Amino acid sequence: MASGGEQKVVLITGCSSGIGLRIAVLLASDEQKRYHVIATMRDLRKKDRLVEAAGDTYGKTLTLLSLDVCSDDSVWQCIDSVKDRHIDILINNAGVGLLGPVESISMDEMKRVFETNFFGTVRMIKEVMPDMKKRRSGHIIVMSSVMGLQGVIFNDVYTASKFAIEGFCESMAVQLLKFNVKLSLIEPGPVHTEFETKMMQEVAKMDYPGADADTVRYFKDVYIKSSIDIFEALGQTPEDIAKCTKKVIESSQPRFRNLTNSLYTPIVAMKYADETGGLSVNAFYNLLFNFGSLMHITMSILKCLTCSCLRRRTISPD
Ligand SMILES: NC(=O)C1=CN([C@@H]2O[C@H](COP(=O)(O)OP(=O)(O)OC[C@H]3O[C@@H](n4cnc5c(N)ncnc54)[C@H](OP(=O)(O)O)[C@@H]3O)[C@@H](O)[C@H]2O)C=CC1
Ligand SMILES: CC1=C(/C=C/C(C)=C/C=C/C(C)=C/C=O)C(C)(C)CCC1
Repeated sequence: MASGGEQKVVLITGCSSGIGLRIAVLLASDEQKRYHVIATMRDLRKKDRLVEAAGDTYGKTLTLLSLDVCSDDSVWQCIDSVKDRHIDILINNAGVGLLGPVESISMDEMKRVFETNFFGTVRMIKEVMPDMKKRRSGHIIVMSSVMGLQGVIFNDVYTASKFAIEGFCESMAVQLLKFNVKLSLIEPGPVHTEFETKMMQEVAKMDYPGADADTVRYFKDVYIKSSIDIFEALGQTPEDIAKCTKKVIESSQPRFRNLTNSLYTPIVAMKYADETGGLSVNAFYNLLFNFGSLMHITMSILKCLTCSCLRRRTISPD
């Protein structure tokens, strides 16, 4: 146990893989043992990877519970099984991606994305926040995305779900400040996790019914190609995002917004520099359709432009 202070109870959603798994392991292995991590996942049969990565911490500073963010019963049962329902830090990480031309995506698939990314997070906050408000303490972390700030072609519905949660949190943060409860958004760019693998597998097996040949070509030959380049050039690791998240938790004055990838500082600046939206839409169009074949070089230039000065505006893992 940490000396001089109580261990903080941290509950994390979506710990079967990727960012959630890494945050759980990083916090549970804190040298000063400042955290008791309740790592949750919707299907406990997927626990092996986490248990292995957790090593000695499993059963000590890390425990495992089942939680599906899309189910009222599951969320209620999980939170109710926590001692005194006391959670100091809630990390809303569970999320799903969705990629492709809107014409070929069913309404049910779109709703599943909102059910998980938006309503799932809202359900968690609704269950945990009242106790935090009563105690006048707590920190809610939400794994948003750069796509919560800027739309990206062919990610229309995923982007919308992250915009929705950004709007929700922007509104909540003001009320929560009155109750001394902190709320922070983490906004990663591309991260190498199963999120990327799952989407690429989907792309390989889909033939996109309902979308015309030109759209499918722009999606597969232009967007997917650029996206692979971007992941290669700028992709962060789940460990990077876990370190950024730990920094936010441990900050005495945590920021509300926390971009983890400096490439997005100019992208976000562009959005606010021109309130008509023309600058962003045209820049994205040109990047993709006019300089797409030069994406490798474009990314190198952007990497260079986003060194040092702009990097200070993001949260770095180191
Ligand atoms: N990877 C990236 O490039 C980026 C990811 N993000 C965000 O980071 C978060 C984590 O994603 P990442 O680690 O990359 O992806 P992964 O696919 O590796 O992890 C997603 C996790 O969410 C879980 N999950 C999905 N649906 C539910 C549900 N209904 N209830 C509980 N858990 C659920 C998955 O569980 P299961 O194994 O059961 O499916 C899995 O554990 C997401 O919110 C994502 O939007 C943000 C920016 C970039
Ligand atoms: C195509 C394209 C882009 C693609 C960005 C990608 C592919 C971002 C992926 C982000 C992820 C996976 C977020 C998850 O939440 C840029 C850089 C905006 C520039 C214009 C062209």
